[in-house]
Parts: sequence; C-alpha cells; structure tokens
Amino acid sequence: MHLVETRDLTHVYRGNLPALQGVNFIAERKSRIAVIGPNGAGKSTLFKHFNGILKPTSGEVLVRGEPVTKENVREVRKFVGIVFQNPDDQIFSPTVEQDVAFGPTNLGLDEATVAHRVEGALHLLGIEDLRERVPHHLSGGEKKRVAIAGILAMEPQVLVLDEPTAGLDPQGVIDLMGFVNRLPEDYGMTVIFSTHHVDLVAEMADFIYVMDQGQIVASGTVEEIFARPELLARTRLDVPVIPKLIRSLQESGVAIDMAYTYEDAQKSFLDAYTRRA
Ligand SMILES: Nc1ncnc2c1ncn2[C@@H]1O[C@H](COP(=O)(O)OP(=O)(O)OP(=O)(O)O)[C@@H](O)[C@H]1O
Repeated sequence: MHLVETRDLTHVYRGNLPALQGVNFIAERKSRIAVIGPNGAGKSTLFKHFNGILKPTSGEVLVRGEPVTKENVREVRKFVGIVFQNPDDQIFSPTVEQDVAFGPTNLGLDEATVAHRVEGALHLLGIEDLRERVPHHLSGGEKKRVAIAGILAMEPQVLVLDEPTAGLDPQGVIDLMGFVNRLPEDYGMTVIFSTHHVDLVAEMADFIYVMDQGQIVASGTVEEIFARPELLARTRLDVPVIPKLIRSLQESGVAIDMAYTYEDAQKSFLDAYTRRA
C-alpha cells in the first residue's frame, strides 16, 4: 500500500485546458520526493489533490490505499499537511503562537498537547523568538517558516511543501534543507516538495517527478533524471551546477567521478586531486 497515490488523475479547471492529464504518482513512507517542472506545469494543482482540496475531474487519489471521499477528508487532512506557495494563504491569527496552535486546536487536542506541539514546531523551525509577533508584519521568509510550523504542529505523516525555498535567504534555505532532511529519519515522515531550484533537488530528494503541461514526463532517482540534460532543457529546467561542472571536466579528459550533492562532489574532487598527485 502506498501512502499517497494518484491513478490516471486528470483535472480541468472550469473553462480551461486540462491542468493535469493522466497523472500517476506514488509516495512511499519516509521518502523525499521532488516535483519539478516549469511554471504552469501543474505541480500545485497536483498537490491540492493530495488532501482533497481539489477533486479529480477523472481518475483517483488514494491516501493509505483509500480513495479520498467527503467522509474521510478530515482524517486525510490530519495525515497529509500542505504548506502552500504563498504563506499569506494560511496565516491569519493575531500572533504567531496562536497561528501555529490553530491546526492542532482544530484537531480537538487538549491544551497541554497543543502547547507541546506548538513549542516543538517553533523550535524545529527556529522561530521561538517570533512567537508574540503579528504574522502579517513578518517578512516573507519569516511568514514561510510560520506557515510550515503551523502544518508541522498537526504532525502529519506526509508533509507537502509547495516551493518551500521561495523567499528564503541563503541561510534560510540551508536551514530548511537540514530540517527537511531530518524529517524522514527522525519522525518517519514523507516529504513531497516542488521547486524551481534544481541545485537543491539532489540535496533534498531521493526521487524526482518531472512535470510539463499537466503530465508527468519523467520520473526516477536523482542520478537517472540529472543524466538527461535534453529532458531538462525541453522542460525549461537546467542540469544542476555540480553534475554539469563534473561532466564538462570529464569531457575535457579529467578522471573524476560523477556526483550530485555538495558532499559527494567534495569527495570526488579530493579523490581526483589525490589520484593526480
Ligand atoms: N484556480 C484556477 N483556475 C483556473 N486555472 C487555474 C487555476 N489554478 C491553476 N490554473 C491553471 O492550471 C495550470 C497549472 O497551474 P499550477 O499552479 O498547478 O502550476 P505550477 O506547476 O504549480 O506552476 P508554478 O511553477 O508557476 O507555481 C496553469 O495553466 C494555471 O494557469
């Protein structure tokens, strides 16, 4: 049984061309999945089906093997938490602390459990010092962290992040990467995210879906997808800088192993240097 699955999912917004067409998507437990593709590819539309915000025009969405229905949508939303692209869409309480408490309170949890969850989420996102602030006066990156904390406080098993790094400063991006990478191991969570920053994908994902014009045009491991520059160019994406640089060195005759993450690249460069010495 897959945690989240779509079968032949099609979605047509009223009066428009299909935003999704025959999408088959699978998320397994504890996986880190990147969904990449150009503007308008259908990434956000796909995500909104994972917890019943949108209903399929045709096809199916299954969560823990069960189709999402009117009857189980509340349970599904406890299980799959989505952080939208624009944090203003999900921040509305007078203080950050109240905002982060909103979700768990709505789940009917007692006050002590809510307080515990709020503390945990503020701590994980490193925003304890923002707790008394008015959310609407925060910077874009701060709001983004508050929005993520609000969803995290509901302790979903699947965390869906639509463009999580948009609006974050460089340290914010590094913090987010560290945080996302801990979730599967430390909390058994599955993370699904979209991004336009291909350089981050290898650092944050084990598996990639490439979308274009409402369809999944490729899927595979980081190695499989980034070995296909023509596919990435066709979908207005670029090969990340690390494999691009290593490939060009290999083509110039340098004996260096391919790598995708910063850490592996460092090792490849050191090995190549040592071999040469
Ligand atoms: N509420 C809506 N009503 C009508 N059309 C919509 C609506 N939301 C999205 N669309 C259309 O559906 C298509 C897919 O949009 P979607 O937001 O899912 O793409 P995306 O891959 O998330 O894009 P981006 O990278 O720009 O965030 C686009 O053509 C968009 O114009």
